[in-house]
Amino acid sequence: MVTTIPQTPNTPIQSVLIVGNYCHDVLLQGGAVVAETLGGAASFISNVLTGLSVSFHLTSKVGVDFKYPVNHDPIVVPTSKTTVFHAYFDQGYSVNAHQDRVLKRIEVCDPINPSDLPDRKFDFGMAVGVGGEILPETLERMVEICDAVFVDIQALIRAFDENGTVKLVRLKESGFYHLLPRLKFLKASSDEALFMEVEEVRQWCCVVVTHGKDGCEVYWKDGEMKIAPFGANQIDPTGAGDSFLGGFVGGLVHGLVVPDAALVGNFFGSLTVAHIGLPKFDLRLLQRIKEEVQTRKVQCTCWLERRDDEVSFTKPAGHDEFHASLSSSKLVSAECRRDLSRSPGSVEQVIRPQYKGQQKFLLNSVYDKSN
Ligand SMILES: Nc1ncnc2c1ncn2[C@@H]1O[C@H](COP(=O)(O)OP(=O)(O)O)[C@@H](O)[C@H]1O
Ligand SMILES: O=P([O-])([O-])O[C@@H]1[C@@H](O)[C@H](O)[C@@H](O)[C@H](O)[C@@H]1O
Repeated sequence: MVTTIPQTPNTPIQSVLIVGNYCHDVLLQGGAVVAETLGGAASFISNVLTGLSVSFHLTSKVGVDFKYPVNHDPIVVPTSKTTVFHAYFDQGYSVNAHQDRVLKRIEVCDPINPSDLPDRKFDFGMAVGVGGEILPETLERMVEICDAVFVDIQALIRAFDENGTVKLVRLKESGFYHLLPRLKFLKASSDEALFMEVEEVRQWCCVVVTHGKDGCEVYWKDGEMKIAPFGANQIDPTGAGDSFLGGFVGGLVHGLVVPDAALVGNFFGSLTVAHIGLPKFDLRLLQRIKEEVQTRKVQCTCWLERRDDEVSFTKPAGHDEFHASLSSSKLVSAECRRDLSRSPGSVEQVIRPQYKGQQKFLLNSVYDKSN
C-alpha cells in the first residue's frame, strides 16, 4: 500500500519500497510486562519516513489478530498469526544474541514471497525483516526491481532456537551471501557486525555499523568514517537501529550525501531511545529537521557538482555545522521539549500504568548504552 504525501517543493520524488513484517512487541522486565507496542523494523522506518515527508510502498504480512491501526495496510494472512516478539531486558548476556536484551519470537507470520512484492520499479528498496520473513529469493527480486537496495543484517542472520530465542548465524552461512555484491548498503549493529567480515563485505557494498550512544561508522571500499552521535535520555533501545535506517534512507532520498544522511540516521536513533516503543515525533521538530535538510542539500549540491561520484561518501564542508543545527533543533522550543519528554509514544500502545511517566525507568539492565 502507498502513502500519498501532499507534494511540496520539499517532497522528494524518489520511490521507496519497504519490505518486512509488522509485529507485536511485548517488553518485559523483572518478570513483569512493561509495555505492549507495535513493532517490527517496518513500523519504525515508516514512522521516520512519514515524519520526513517521504512516501513509500510497504509490503508486510500479519495475521487476523493484528491489533494496531497503521497507515499502510499489511497483507492479512487468514491462516497465520501476527509475528510476536518478547524482549527481556534482564535475562543476562547471551553470547549469541543481542547484548542489550534477549529477544524471543513467540509467534511467526508467513514469509514474504517474491510474488508478494509489487510488479514495478523503485529507486530505493529496504529489506528489513525481523522474524526471518525475508527469503533469499525475495531479496533477489528486490534487487531486480530496486535501483539501490538497503538491508538490515538482522533480516539475514537471525535464526531461532526451539523456544524462539534469537540466535545469530554468520553472514557467510546465511544463504544470502551471494547477493551481497548486488546490494548498495548493509546496516549492522556492533553486536551483529561480529557475525560478518566487514573487510570483505565492504569491497562489494557500503557497510554501516551502528554503535548505540556512540553513533555509527560507515565503511566503503576505499575508506571509512565515524559519524557523531546526538545526546539522548535513553529509556528503551527498541527500534533505535530501525529508526537510524529510516533517517539514513530518508536523508539520501532528500538528496543528502552519505555522511550527512548518516547524521540524520543518528538523530532519529537518538529520538527513538527516549521513548518506550514507537515514538510520536513533535511536528514542529519535524518541520525544523526538514528545513535543515533542505538547507544542507542546497549547500552540498554546489559542492557535488564540482566532483566525481565517490565524493558522495566524503564528509563535505559544513558537516559539523549540520550536526550542530540538527542538535539545536531538539531545543526548538521549551514547549516542544516538554512534549517530547512527556510523550510515551504513539497513543495506541499500552504502557503499564505503574511505568507511565517514569523517566528514570530504563529498559537497559543488561548493558546500559546510555552510560
Ligand atoms: N543511548 C543513545 N544515545 C544517543 N543515540 C543513540 C543511543 N542509542 C542508540 N542511538 C542511535 O541509534 C543508532 C542505532 O542504535 P544501536 O543501538 O546501535 O542499534 P540497534 O537498535 O540495532 O541495536 C545509533 O547509531 C545511534 O545513532
Ligand atoms: O531495536 P531494533 O534492533 O532496531 O529492532 C527491533 C527488532 O530487533 C525486534 O525484533 C522487533 O521486535 C522490534 O520491534 C524492533 O524492530
